[in-house]
Amino acid sequence: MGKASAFLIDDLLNGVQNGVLKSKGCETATTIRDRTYVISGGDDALALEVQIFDKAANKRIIPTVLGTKPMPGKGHSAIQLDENKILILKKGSTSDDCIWFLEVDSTYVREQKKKLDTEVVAWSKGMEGNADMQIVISGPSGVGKGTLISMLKDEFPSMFGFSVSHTTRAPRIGEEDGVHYHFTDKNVMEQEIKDGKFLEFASVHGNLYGTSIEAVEVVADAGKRCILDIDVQGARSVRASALDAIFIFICPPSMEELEKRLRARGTDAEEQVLKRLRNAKTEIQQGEKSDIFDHILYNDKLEDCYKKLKELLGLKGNVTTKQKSASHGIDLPVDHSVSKINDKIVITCGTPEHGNESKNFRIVLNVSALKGGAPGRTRGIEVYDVISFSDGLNGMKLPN
Ligand SMILES: Nc1ncnc2c1ncn2[C@@H]1O[C@H](COP(=O)(O)OP(=O)(O)OP(=O)(O)O)[C@@H](O)[C@H]1O
Ligand SMILES: Nc1nc2c(ncn2[C@@H]2O[C@H](COP(=O)(O)O)[C@@H](O)[C@H]2O)c(=O)[nH]1
Repeated sequence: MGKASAFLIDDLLNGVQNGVLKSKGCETATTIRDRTYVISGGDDALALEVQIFDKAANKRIIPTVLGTKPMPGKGHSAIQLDENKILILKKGSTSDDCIWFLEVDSTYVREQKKKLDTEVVAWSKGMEGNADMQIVISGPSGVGKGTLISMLKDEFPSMFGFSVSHTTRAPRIGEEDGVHYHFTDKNVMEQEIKDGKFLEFASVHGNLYGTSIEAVEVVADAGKRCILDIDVQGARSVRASALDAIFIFICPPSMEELEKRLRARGTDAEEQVLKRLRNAKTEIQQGEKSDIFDHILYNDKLEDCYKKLKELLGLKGNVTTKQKSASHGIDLPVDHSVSKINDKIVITCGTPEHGNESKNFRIVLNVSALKGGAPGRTRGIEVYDVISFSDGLNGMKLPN
């Protein structure tokens, strides 16, 4: 809930720089510098489409659209947030699917333009609040990463979630699609990698493995810290990405013990066991020497290693699960207009002149501390409770 304010909404409305942009049917046009971004569709079954009109070049451009597109709703409103992105508010959508960003010139978009040698825009879903630091756990096959992660999830079910990776390897007995992995074909996964859906990917022990951006985001959306169980190559890629994470490498007490564990697990054919043991030597060298990892843990006695892992994650002693502040969400009516006032977005709902007063209210979004962005979520939005103006506009205050 936003606190009472230091300034008046009417003073601010008089000074709006970007103007109020009302949605026109199911099409909006937002001009940033020489370019007008026309976003259309979003009603019935149509996904939102983007076209660019470049005034300087006098041409229409159909860009490559990256990121997950918003699902159809009942239309949308759009307003320029800054030089790099447009804020989209979906009408008649669920409260957790209402705020979206179209990045038109962010760092990610510029990188992708260079890489793909084409015009690019990228969608990112807006989320209230921030995500906690994620956890990357790496180490050779059979060292006990999965065992340690299961222990954490069992002891702290509301605190930790697991990123479900994609892999081209065949499922083992007892492994479920969508639970242990998303089992997929090589050509499908390669196309999804090209489409920018993966945070990282690597060829590991002869198969393709990868963490999709969505796999991490769904865990963060649920208010949990996401644990990624990935190999050293993947950890290196995540280190170079924007994901805020703690990196932990798990080492076996000896190669003999590692071999014993791999064989005792009984999940891999002899050829795979030998391949995993060969790869383990390089992985351990890289893990111990590289600057990827913040911590190295030796998994000799399982209980000792688990205790140390908990200490690293700040779970020593009595842990009280952090109570997440309740998310307000927005239930946006079809009839609304949007204004930007400094770093606040004011959504005016209803028709104050003619309408039923009880329907008239404003929702305020604070967008001063946005984090993340395409190809993942844009977090850090604060939604202030509905401000009713049935008693007149004068004196209405915006939250600080
Ligand atoms: N400290 C330990 N002492 C003895 N056995 C262990 C220990 N930690 C794990 N194990 C056993 O070793 C085997 C391999 O563990 P686990 O499957 O967790 O490894 P992993 O690192 O996740 O492997 P992969 O990378 O192939 O998924 C399992 O049978 C597990 O029960
Ligand atoms: N780079 C990535 N590595 C991954 C991912 N998911 C799992 N892994 C690593 O692969 C090996 C083998 O796993 P297994 O299930 O076949 O035994 C293991 O060491 C994992 O850490 C991923 O998404 N990216």
